[in-house]
Amino acid sequence: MLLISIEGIDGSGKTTVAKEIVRRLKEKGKNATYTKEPFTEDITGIIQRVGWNDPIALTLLFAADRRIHVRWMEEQNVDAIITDRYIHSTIAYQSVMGIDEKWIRNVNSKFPYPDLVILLDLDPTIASSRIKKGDIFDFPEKRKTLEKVRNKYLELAAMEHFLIVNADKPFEEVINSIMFYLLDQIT
Ligand SMILES: Nc1ncnc2c1ncn2[C@@H]1O[C@H](COP(=O)(O)OP(=O)(O)OP(=O)(O)O)[C@@H](O)[C@H]1O
Ligand SMILES: Cc1cn([C@H]2C[C@H](O)[C@@H](COP(=O)(O)O)O2)c(=O)[nH]c1=O
Repeated sequence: MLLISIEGIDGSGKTTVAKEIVRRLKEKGKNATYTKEPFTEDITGIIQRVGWNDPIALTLLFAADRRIHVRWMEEQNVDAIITDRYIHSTIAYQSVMGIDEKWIRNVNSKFPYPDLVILLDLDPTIASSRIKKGDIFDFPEKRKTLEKVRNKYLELAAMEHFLIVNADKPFEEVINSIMFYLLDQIT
């Protein structure tokens, strides 16, 4: 089973892209499933109540949520799991909040590393204009950090060989470039 994570700042198009990848893989006869983080309703509710000012609590809450998510993923009998956010979301967002990257990696060290990370790279001003109204995680203090989060993602992408996709392109172009790469890897 392939574990593919879709990463990027808020509003970069992850959910739309992840769901379309699943649809196109299924069209090609592959058994694929969409999932997302945060995964559990309970921990999502706690994160909402904690807010965006306690990065230690956020790191641990996202990791607890991930443990439950990983157990669920291990039960899936599919060719590919496409997850809308995973470990690199914690590394990017919580390190920018001041948490030591080594500690974040330690806390997440028991979780499987993704086979492929796709980074949807987008300017935060454009991304912010795409964020849906009523997004439960749309904390103003987080919006201010998105430029730094983007740069952290780009740093990780260079170090860990992510597939970087320019998310400013029309959607068809974005998805076609991903599928071109993916189908070559999967078949
Ligand atoms: N390449 C694109 N060009 C223009 N609009 C796009 C593109 N990709 C996605 N969108 C639109 O941008 C909006 C945000 O997309 P989406 O919800 O998939 O982003 P996201 O990264 O999952 O956001 P969040 O992190 O806030 O959950 C949606 O209305 C979607 O249709
Ligand atoms: C998994 C994870 C998420 N976050 C942040 C990133 C986003 O701002 C929200 C999730 O909302 P979305 O609509 O799914 O984009 O939470 C984070 O800071 N750390 C994480 O590990």
